[in-house]
Amino acid sequence: MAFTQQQIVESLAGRLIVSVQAYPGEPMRDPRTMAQVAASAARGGAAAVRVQGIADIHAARSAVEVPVIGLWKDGDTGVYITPTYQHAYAVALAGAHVVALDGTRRPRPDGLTLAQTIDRLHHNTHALVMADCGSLDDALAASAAGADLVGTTLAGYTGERPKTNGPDLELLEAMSQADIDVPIIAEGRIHTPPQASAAIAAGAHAVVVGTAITHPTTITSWFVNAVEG
Ligand SMILES: CC(=O)N[C@H](C=O)[C@@H](O)[C@H](O)[C@H](O)COP(=O)(O)O
Repeated sequence: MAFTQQQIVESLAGRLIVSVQAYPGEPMRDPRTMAQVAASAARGGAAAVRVQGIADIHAARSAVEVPVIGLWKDGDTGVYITPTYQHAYAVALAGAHVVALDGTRRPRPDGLTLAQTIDRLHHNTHALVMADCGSLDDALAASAAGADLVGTTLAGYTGERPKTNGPDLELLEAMSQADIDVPIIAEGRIHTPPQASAAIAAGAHAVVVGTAITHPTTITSWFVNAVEG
């Protein structure tokens, strides 16, 4: 499905996005499985899906009619979410309507600035850019660098913010009161419907939920801990 950039942003207003990811070595790490989970989320009312890896992005594009936010994780420390321009370009070529990438102020492995990365993507593709941020300063810098959306994805994972139990609502409120003129996406540790609605109340344009909907291993462990103590 083709969308204009404006249609994508408007379609996300006040809506839920579901992140569909399986980690290396996990039983569900298979593009067909991920596409089926993405389609199930779309049936449940997800306004968009967020999908990791080139093969999963391809598979999700043909499985759902909602916008696909794509990313490519390379490693799991430092700058690992779509870390370079080449990763970002490949994500866009795979069909992602929105390219999610590391939107922190940390140096990028290819030596480009965030602004250069975003400029090149905008010049060479039609994709929107979602900057995954870890702090208010990241979000301010990312919106100034040309990001189309800024997310709280990396709050609690870069050392600038505490790893809150649940979403970092304080950061979300600070971002929505700051001079950021692009939509703010709440993402990270949103585990319950009340937390999702609290994120909207704190100023989020849309809310991303991953683990609590699509990661059965973690969800099972929550129940195991409750039952077994
Ligand atoms: C920090 C990082 O690498 N976050 C990743 C970004 O794509 C994913 O592992 C998360 O599952 C996603 O952000 C959704 O968050 P949660 O699973 O907490 O609902």
